[in-house]
Amino acid sequence: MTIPIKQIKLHKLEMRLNDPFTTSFGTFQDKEFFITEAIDDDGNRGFGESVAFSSPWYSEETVQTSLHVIEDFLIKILQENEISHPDDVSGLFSSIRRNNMAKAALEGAIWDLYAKRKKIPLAQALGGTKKEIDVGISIGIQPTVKDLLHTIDHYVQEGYKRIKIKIKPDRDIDVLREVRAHYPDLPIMADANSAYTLNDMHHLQQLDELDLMMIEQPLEHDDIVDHAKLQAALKTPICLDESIHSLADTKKAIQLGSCKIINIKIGRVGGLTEAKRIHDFCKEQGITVWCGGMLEAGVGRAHNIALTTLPQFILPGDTAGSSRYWERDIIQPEVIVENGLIKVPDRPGIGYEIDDVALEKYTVAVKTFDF
Ligand SMILES: O=C(O)CCC(=O)c1ccccc1C(=O)O
Ligand SMILES: [Mg+2]
Repeated sequence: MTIPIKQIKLHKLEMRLNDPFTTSFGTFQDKEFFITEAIDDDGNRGFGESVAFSSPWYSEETVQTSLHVIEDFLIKILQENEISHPDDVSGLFSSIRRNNMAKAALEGAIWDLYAKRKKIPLAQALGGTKKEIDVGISIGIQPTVKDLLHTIDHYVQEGYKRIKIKIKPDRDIDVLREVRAHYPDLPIMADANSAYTLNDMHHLQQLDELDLMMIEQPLEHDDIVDHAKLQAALKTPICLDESIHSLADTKKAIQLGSCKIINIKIGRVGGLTEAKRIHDFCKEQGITVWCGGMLEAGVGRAHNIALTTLPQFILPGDTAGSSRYWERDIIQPEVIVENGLIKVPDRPGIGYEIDDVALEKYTVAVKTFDF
């Protein structure tokens, strides 16, 4: 049976994070992005979220490029083809190179619509079984170590059981040493967002004394060769984020020994179907995965929760609660973390209602495409 899409809407939103978020490449607080909405003949509404940022610091995609690709290419493909299952979408989109975040934003709305039409939770539609998921929190680079310890303390009090700390050259080993001294047993990991090169190998080997769960994306955003050399010289597992855009990349990285862990982000890999394929392959190979984050609003967060119910998502993800990011999220209820756990919603689709008043409040433009 085909999914009778009647209309697609692109809602452009502007939201402000409660606190600025600093990575090795800069500070960020204002977020512009799209919520995608796919509406069927019966009036069911499926929602997706575009995770591209305003500028191309994390990957080459931006809000503007994803809008261009969605409007001028991807929607046409959906208008011209029948879709009987959301897994069809990535195949149809394969004639367009990369632009994975644009693809994922549309595919996500179709996955939600599909699950709502079937009256099953998105998690179940994906094959997930967990009723609750473990989550951690990603903490940006803080002005001082004192601020960092204070921030960690706050989130440990809130129940988060795994802490990710952003690092960059000159704000790395010493900082992590102090954190480790204060929290001898806390599961801690570090994310460098590509701030190092292989010339830093000896420096990075000092990580091994800190008992970290992993070091995420230490080297270039597009590298898997140098990462293999670094991994051979490190006891600390390397986790790849920026370098992995597909199942094909995953296979190559694992074959080369570039990493021991993969951070799966739905947007970075072009959608839930590809994310699921990467998950399935890693499960076969015994490679641990976890679900990364892109400072999403509620819709993207709900998609991450659904994906994380798959069994190989062994380690806690970066999907923190709504209140960590937003004064008011765009879903009801908001995502709540208790004791480091999120209860997976059991209602159809993403399992959270869109808070239309909040959506309206943050919306700066809407574009509509009829089918
Ligand atoms: O809390 C989140 O959503 C994840 C935060 C995070 O680490 C991150 C946020 C924006 C872009 C890249 C990254 C990353 O994982 O590298
Ligand atoms: Mg990362």
